[in-house]
Amino acid sequence: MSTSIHPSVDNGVARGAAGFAGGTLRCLCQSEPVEVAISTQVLFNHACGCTKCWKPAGALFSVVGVVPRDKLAVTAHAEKLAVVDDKALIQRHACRACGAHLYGRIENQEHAFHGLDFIHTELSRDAGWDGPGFAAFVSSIIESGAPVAKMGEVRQTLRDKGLEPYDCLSPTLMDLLAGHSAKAKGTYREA
Ligand SMILES: N[C@@H](CCC(=O)N[C@@H](CSCO)C(=O)NCC(=O)O)C(=O)O
Ligand SMILES: [Zn+2]
Ligand SMILES: [Zn+2]
Repeated sequence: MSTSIHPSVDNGVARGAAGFAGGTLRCLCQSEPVEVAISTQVLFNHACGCTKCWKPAGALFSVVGVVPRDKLAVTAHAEKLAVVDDKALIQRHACRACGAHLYGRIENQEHAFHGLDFIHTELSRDAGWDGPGFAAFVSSIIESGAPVAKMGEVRQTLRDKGLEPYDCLSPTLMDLLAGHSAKAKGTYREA
C-alpha cells in the first residue's frame, strides 16, 4: 500500500534542471496575487511533516526548501502578507486572503540558519526547481491527526519515493546545527 504524501511527490520527484536560476512564487489568490521573485535554485528542499509548514489542501506533508534571503524579493502585493506566528523561530509570511505561505524568515542572527529563507516551490509555475531530497519531522504528522498505525506505511512510501524519512532534520542539517552550537561553546573540531 502507498500513501499520498504531497502532489509533487506522489507523481514522482523532479530533479533540478541544470542552470536553473529561479522563478516567481505566486499565492493562490485568483486576483492580485502576492508575487515573490527568487533568483536562485532552491537548496535542501524536503518534505516536512511538521504542523507549522504550509501544506496544500489535503496533503499530509509540506514541501519546503531554502534560499539565501538576498535572493528573494517581494515584487507584488506585499500589503497582503502577515506573519503567521511571531513567536516562532521561522517567521512565516502568509497571504491573509488565501493562506499560502510565501516565505519564512529567521530573524535571530545567532541561529545557524540565519540568512536563509524557507520557500514552497510549488507556488511557482516555472520548470526546473529541484524536488525534495529527504523527509523531515515525519513523526510530527501524528500531531496533525495522522493515525499512529499508518506510520509504517507512510515511512515505506517515502523510502519508495527516494525520500529517506527522519523525525527531525536530515543528518547534514542536524550536523550543521550541532556544529554551530559547538562553535558557540568552543567545543567545535573539524577533524
Ligand atoms: N513537532 C513540531 C516540530 C516543529 C518544528 O520544529 N519544525 C521545524 C522544521 S520546519 C522546516 O523544516 C522547525 O525548524 N521549526 C521552527 C519553526 O517552525 O519556527 C510540530 O510539528 O509543530
Ligand atoms: Zn493570496
Ligand atoms: Zn516544517
